[in-house]
Amino acid sequence: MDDWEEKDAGATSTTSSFASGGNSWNSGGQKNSFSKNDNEGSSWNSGGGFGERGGSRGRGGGGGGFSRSFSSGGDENGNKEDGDGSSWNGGGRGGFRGRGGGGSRGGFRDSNNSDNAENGNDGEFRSDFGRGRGRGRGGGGGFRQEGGGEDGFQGSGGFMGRDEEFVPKGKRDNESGGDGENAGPKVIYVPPPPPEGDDAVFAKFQTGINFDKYDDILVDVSGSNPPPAIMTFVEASLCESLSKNISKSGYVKPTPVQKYGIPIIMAGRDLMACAQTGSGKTAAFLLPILQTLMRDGVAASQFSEQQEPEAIIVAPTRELINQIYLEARKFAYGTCVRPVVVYGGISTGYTIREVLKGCNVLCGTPGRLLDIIGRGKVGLSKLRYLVLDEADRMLDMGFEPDMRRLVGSPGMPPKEERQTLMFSATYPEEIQRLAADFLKVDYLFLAVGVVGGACSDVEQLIMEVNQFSKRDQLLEILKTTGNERTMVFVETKRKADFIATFLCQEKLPTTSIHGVNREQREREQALCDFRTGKCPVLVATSVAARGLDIEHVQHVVNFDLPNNIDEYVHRIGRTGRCGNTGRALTFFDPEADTPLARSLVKVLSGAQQEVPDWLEKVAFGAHGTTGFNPRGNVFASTDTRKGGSFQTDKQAPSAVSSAAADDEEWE
Ligand SMILES: Nc1ncnc2c1ncn2[C@@H]1O[C@H](COP(=O)(O)OP(=O)(O)OP(=O)(O)O)[C@@H](O)[C@H]1O
Repeated sequence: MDDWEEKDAGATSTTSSFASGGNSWNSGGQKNSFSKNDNEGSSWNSGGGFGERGGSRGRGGGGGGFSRSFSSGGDENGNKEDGDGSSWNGGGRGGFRGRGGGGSRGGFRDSNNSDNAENGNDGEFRSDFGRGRGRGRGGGGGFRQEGGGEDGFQGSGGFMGRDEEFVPKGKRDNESGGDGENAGPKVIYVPPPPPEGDDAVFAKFQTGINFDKYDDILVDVSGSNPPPAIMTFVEASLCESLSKNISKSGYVKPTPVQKYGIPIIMAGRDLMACAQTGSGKTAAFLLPILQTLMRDGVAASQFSEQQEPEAIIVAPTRELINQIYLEARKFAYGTCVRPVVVYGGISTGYTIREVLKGCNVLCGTPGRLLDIIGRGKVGLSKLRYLVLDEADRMLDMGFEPDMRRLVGSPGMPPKEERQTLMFSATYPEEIQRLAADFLKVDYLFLAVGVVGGACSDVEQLIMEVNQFSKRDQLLEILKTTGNERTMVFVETKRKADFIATFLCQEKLPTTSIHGVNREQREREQALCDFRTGKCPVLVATSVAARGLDIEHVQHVVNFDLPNNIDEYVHRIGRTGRCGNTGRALTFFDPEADTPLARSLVKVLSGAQQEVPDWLEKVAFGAHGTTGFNPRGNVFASTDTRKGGSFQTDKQAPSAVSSAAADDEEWE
């Protein structure tokens, strides 16, 4: 019997939302728009800050920290040993526990053995801790969660520091095969079954007032002999079941990326497509793939010990790939085409059994995909489509090795014999060049609007706030927005927990999501609580920046700016989707964020947003004008093959890799 054949232990489903069940929130006053003047003249509030730079980072406080104690039961994945050899609780290299003061005195203690999805990171995390910065003692409180989970927060404070959680991404778990599944104890979590019944499967995202304005966006297709665009779904000559599912999904007419992308893919061409966030890229690749599979009458075989999917779709995070899977399942509903999803943090045994029930479209995060291919459960001889969603992310330093491993897997058809499709809202030039390695020479480049540009349906406001005032500013803002759904992006998982704790204490039901030390069921629960409005505020790290399509998100707050302008574009794209309008407010701390100023100005003006004078001064003042800009990023205006693209800021060679390295919690 294979290890995966073991029975799944009954997966518990611990509620892990931060919101206390009994909490009510202050829906507060009227719906105010954010005012960029709010902070003008505000004084420094060093007393109330997080101690990010110095401050309370040290040993003061005590008596708090983050302590969880889920019991995880057994371990049945049969994972390989991680070369790093670091398990969460071993403490051998100075982990949280050892240094952090055993949980109750601050720091982060986690007695949950089943969170191995993150263990590839943990080893690095701990060794970073092991540098003896005295963390773990800072602050006097924080978050404590015991199995039942409903109880939220205790304590008051205790945030560590900006630099303290740096995880070298290049060393992530790529070496061990991907998303950490090869490290640590086995995972037993089995996700809830996907929705059934028309209402749930075809739940619609209402298009907004600006949906028709998509038609005015300039579109550029470069490369030889592109097929003509379609203007309606009817022109795509889709088969009946697919057409029916499209209309049940509430799609009346295609968006530009669909008008151009669908015929390109149906003509058998490779494609690199760039279109703004929330403009329907997912359907642009799913519909033509599913149409071809349905037309050819493919049907999943339930009896084969090795499944041979016709399409593989890869995305960088578990939540995103699951969302893509649900979209694929929706469009394929009631047909013989069977999509399956595989990602880290859930039981491998369960995953394999799902795959072996039949698999035509395999959606996965890189680590799990490589794992399942490596186990021989998936063969590649019938593969016709390889899709990289968030392609620039999939090809940056963090994931590129996995992508090369994937295309080098035994049986993978060479690029000449498969169709490779790449989609994103951003494409730095060097990534475009790299992407060409995966594509046929005559691939088409589709640009809808400005490559790397922000969605113009998002009103962008930038507020100058020093780091010590951010928390109070955030509170003030959230109290005016009532229960409108808001995503707050922060830099580190520790800060995500801290801010969520703080907001809950202030009676704003808040949850948080990040990828480090978080069980998958907690991540899914957090998203569910946010989606349903149980917690209208979600504090997130970059793990939630890309692709997530959550209805009614009216606001994004960049509590911390990311270190890369593309990341900013993706983050603010969580609102203003599908023709709806949204608002994004960004705290700009001149001390930390000046290197991003020029790129920010460029993105704002590219999206016809007002650029504050002070930001322009910062951008083109002493700091911004001279050469090297490690945090700035490119946005290329065109297909790099044209050779004529311009750059807003010359990107330093290290920018992409540092972006990847800073990003602590991708799969
Ligand atoms: N033609 C259409 N008509 C109506 N709704 C659509 C249409 N195409 C897509 N949508 C909806 O618009 C929303 C955004 O689509 P999608 O998630 O594919 O955007 P995206 O371009 O991939 O965004 P991101 O860059 O953030 O990943 C989804 O809820 C999707 O169902």
